[in-house]
Amino acid sequence: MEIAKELVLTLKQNNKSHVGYGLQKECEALVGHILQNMVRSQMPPLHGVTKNEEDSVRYREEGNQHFVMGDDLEAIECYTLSLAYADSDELMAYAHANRSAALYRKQLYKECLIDIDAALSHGYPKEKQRNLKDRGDKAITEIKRLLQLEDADHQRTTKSESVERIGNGTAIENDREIPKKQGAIANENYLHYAAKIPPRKPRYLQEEDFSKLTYGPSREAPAISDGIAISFSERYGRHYMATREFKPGDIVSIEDPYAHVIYEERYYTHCHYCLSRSYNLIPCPQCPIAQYCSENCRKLAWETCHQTECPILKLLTNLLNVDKDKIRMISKIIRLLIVVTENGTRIKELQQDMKTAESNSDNRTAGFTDTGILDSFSSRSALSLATNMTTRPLIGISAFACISALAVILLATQTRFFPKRYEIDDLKDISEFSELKFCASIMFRACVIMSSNCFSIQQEPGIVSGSGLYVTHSLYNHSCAPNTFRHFEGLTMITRALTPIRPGDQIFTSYGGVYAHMQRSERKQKILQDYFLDCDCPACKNDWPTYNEILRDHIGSISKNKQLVEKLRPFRERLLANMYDIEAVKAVLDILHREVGEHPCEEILHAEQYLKSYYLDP
Ligand SMILES: C[S@@+](CC[C@H](N)C(=O)[O-])C[C@H]1O[C@@H](n2cnc3c(N)ncnc32)[C@H](O)[C@@H]1O
Repeated sequence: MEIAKELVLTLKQNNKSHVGYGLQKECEALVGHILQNMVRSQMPPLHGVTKNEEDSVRYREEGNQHFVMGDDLEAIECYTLSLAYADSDELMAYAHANRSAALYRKQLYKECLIDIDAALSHGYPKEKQRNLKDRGDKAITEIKRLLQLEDADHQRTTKSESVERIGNGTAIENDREIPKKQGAIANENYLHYAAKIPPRKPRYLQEEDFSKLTYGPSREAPAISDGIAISFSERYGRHYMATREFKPGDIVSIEDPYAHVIYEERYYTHCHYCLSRSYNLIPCPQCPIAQYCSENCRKLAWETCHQTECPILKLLTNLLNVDKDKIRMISKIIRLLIVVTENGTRIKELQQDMKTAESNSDNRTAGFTDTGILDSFSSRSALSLATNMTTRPLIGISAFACISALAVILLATQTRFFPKRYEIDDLKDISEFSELKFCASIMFRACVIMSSNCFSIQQEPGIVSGSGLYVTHSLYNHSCAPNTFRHFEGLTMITRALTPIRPGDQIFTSYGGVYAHMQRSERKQKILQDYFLDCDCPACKNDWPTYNEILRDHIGSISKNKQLVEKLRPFRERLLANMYDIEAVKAVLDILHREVGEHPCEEILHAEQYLKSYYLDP
């Protein structure tokens, strides 16, 4: 233990750079030492969870109880679990059939039809099919009724078209049947009717090109606007400065995750690949853990990551003496390792690239590619993010080193990630396995990077479904009174100006403690604990009141400022005529900020809330 402590201290002392690069040798020494101790000690027995009849039946019965009580959502989740654990066609057919009943009652007719089709495809017993088909007929009737209602609405405004569009813009002609699935029963073309219900589209997507960066993409970092520059200072580290003006609502950055994972509490409600809410989840054929919203997501997940993760996820669920946070971290770092090494196929190239990256001592451009870009999808850029190595407590660093050593042992002994699948006894002298040591050090770096940089992914209001590493977004610094806010379109994170931003302003996001919703002491403690940052934003320095206090005492209210009220009147009238006139809200915010300045203000808070909820709760 003393040696490990010394290695951690050396790591911290040698850390001259603000970012991760420059410490590869020290990281490998620390993780190599822990790895060596781990492989020589007695590893706990590993028992993976597997599909089995007993659990599948138990979850189905639990689902039935919820169904009887009228708890449809709980029933749907239990039937999804029953399907996940099912180890035969028969059990799968039952799980799909029962889920279709809860879906029907929840008025999710499209999902109901998909499940009926799946139950039949899995050979749902002939003698029980009558009920299922009756339900299918009723769901089709409901869909037809809904489509007629929509059609009537549509005809009122436009002449009806012969082609209808579904979610992603693909068109199906009204009278042409979708080719029948093999084995489906004649006349019950359930999938045809299911496809007629288009996915719900957020309001803002119907009105604007949501993917347009204001001023177009920056040359140095294509995911941010050209009105922003990357800066570096001792006080702020890397951060973003505005070089041009932004108005409230303008898009300042837009990016897909470099790597992302689902949270365990969403395993049976959300797709493990795209993280969207789904009532029709289908399981990985190998494990009871991973569920997908479609065949496409299941296939992509398998090809990109799940074939490696599958045996490990089975074990993690049963790992004794390892708490939930650590298990979550293990799944995150394994995912990052899979992405940076392209599933183990680029380990040598990555080793070489790390050497090139380490030779750049400039903090501002650390992690830039050879073409001079901070790239959302480059391993070099991803591994350059802030580590907070000097400010982290020793115990946290040691814990991360242990997690990384354990993760690499699991990869080496349970998967085909490395060219050879090892027995633990093969690894007794770890110095012979430089690839393992290197991968463990990358996962150690992933721990420190991910704990300081990951964003929660929230596709629906109030529901966090997973966590993602967004390389370019990771350069935003924190403020409890940020001048931007973010929302998600699928996995894509979009950051917009919340206030007017002027050239020379630093652009901030909130890491989770916004002044209006959390008392100063509480949020300061949270930000210090998670990000080693003693926040000194205006809201912290001046102890701004919270939302409730501002509303109760009308703090900063402009209601007595007759001139300003008069100036805002036309926008008020526009909003009374159309509550979704978001351009009016943006104009109000712009005017209020310019007139009121940097103070808490009741009307600003209202307008900001309005703007955010337009995008967050579409
Ligand atoms: C997601 S990174 C932000 C980018 C970071 N500044 C960099 O150099 O890469 C988070 C870390 O940045 C630093 N940071 C964030 N907000 C800050 C602020 N307002 N002032 C100073 N440092 C800040 C803290 O070390 C925090 O843990």
